[in-house]
This record gives sequence, C-alpha cells and structure tokens, in this order.
Amino acid sequence: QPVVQFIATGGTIAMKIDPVTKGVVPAISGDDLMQTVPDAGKYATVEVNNFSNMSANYVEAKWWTRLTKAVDDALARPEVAGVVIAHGTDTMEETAYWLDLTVKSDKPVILIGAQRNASSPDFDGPRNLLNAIRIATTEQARGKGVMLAMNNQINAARSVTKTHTGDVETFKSGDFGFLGEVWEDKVIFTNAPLRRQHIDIGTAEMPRVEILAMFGGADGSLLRYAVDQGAKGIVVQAVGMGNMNVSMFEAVKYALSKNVPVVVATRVPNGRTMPVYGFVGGGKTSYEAGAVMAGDLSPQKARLLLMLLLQSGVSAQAELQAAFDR
Ligand SMILES: NC(=O)C[C@H](N)C(=O)O
Repeated sequence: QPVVQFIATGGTIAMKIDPVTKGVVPAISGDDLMQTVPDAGKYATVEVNNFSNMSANYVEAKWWTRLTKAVDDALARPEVAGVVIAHGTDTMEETAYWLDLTVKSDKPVILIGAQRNASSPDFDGPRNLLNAIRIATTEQARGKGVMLAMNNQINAARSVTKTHTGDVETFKSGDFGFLGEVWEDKVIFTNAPLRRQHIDIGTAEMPRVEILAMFGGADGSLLRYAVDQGAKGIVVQAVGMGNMNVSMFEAVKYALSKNVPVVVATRVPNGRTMPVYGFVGGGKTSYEAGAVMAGDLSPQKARLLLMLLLQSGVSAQAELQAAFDR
C-alpha cells in the first residue's frame, strides 16, 4: 500500500470555537484530523507530520523554506506516493505556488483546508482530507505539480485563487479552469498545467519584496518609502493591463533608478499585463522604463516568483521577463 505523508500546518481546518472568547482559534492536530477520515486506510498508509498549528496569515519566507524541505524529504523516500498539506485558506495559493516553484519531486503535493471550522456541524475538512489522500494515490496526479483541492475541485498552483471569504466553493482558476474533479468512485483529471518552472532555494536570506497598490489618486509615496527602507524588489498591483498614474509611474522610475527591480501585475483577476498603453504610466511606458510585466500572475504570486528569482541571482529586466513569461 502507498504511503502518504500528511503535513498539518494549521488553518481553519485545525480550528474550533473557543468556549470562552467565542473566537475561532487553532485547536486540533493532524492526528485529530486523521480521526475524522476512517476510510483513509482503504487508499494509503498515512503518516502524520504535525508541522505547525497556525493561521495561514502567519506564513513567511522562512516558514515556506522549512516547508519545502519537509516536502522534499518526504517525497525523496521511495515508499511515499505523495504529500497532503492542511493549510489555512487565506494564503493557501501563495504556499501552493511557492511549493510548485521549489519542490524537486514530480510526485503529487495536494493542499487542502476548510472554510468551516471543526466545531461546525457541516465541517468541510474531512471530505477535503480524504479527497486529497485519494488524489495523492492516483497515478495521473504525478507531474501535475502542486495542487489545491477543495470542494471536490482540483486546481493548479499557478492559476488558483481564493474567490469567496466564506463559501466552501472558494478556490477557482478563473479562465484556466479546474485540473480535474474528485467523485465518489474516482478522481478525474481533464487538464494539465503547462507553465511550470523550478527554482532552487539557496542559502541566502530571501530578499524583501513589497507589493504596492495603484488606485485612483495613488501618490507613489509608499512605493518610494519601500525603496528607501531597503526593499530589494517591488511588485505594483496596477490596474487593467498594467497601467498606473503619473505619480506611481514616477515612483516606479525612482525604484528602477536605485536598481530595485519592479514587476507590474494587475488587480484584475483574469487576463494579463502587457506593454500596450503609451500614455505616461501606461504599461508600455513602464516596460520601456525597465519594469517587468507579470503577465497573468497575481500580485501575491508575482512577489514570490520575483523573490525566488532575486535570491537565485537573476535581476536584469530581460532575464526576469523571460522567467515571468515561462
Ligand atoms: N479558512 C481558513 O483557513 C482561514 C484562516 N484564517 C486561515 O487562513 O488560516
């Protein structure tokens, strides 16, 4: 029987309502979660790794680096078929994309969580956990990279995003659609993610990369402040195809003049940023000033790619753009 390692990191799937404060807080372990899926043994021998028990709001580069190592270590063992990770939904897409970029193996890695906490009578954690164990032992899941599977729907790490704060149907991949679905009788894959790349994590500390938002009336002062505070990279959450106003554009040029790379992403959920508009602050003018177009990567994922590229020594516009286009 295949072995699946279940890495419990926390999130609502591991939370309950505190009887005193009535707040939803971390409460149950990976072993407790395994008790909710008595059928798991039909599919795999599951070993539990109680990695952490925190809200996904606390994730950061050092933690992600440790998680990559835990996943690599597990998947390097021949008897391990795949890894399932329980995680908070708030930043699950960031962790999924980070792992997709950094994990070495082509064995499946499936992230799951819950929207309803473990005190809830219709807690959605157990279904997602059992589904993930089934995906991990499905032959077709190999080579699909890191997946995020909740509500019977399988998403690819690069395209998935949280679309609803409370609904159990929250993770979607926009125009790219689902990779597949989990049914009672089988796991069905209908798509494969083609835009994947690998970046090794080096020994250097992860560079500080900030996300700054464009909005009506933005004055660019916070972007300049980030540069003055020592940011090593900037992602602008621009609007439309990657456009911004004159003040933000001037701040982008300020960053570039200090050799701080700038990546232009968009707040629009579908489509991509492109060097099209030629008015001052339009995407074409930022690109010609030396900025990189994030394409269809969300600002939060563009930040991870930029961070990992910078720590690997890539910082010139052409090389960065090539990696964002990959
Ligand atoms: N549904 C969730 O898991 C939300 C929670 N705040 C978290 O991300 O840890």
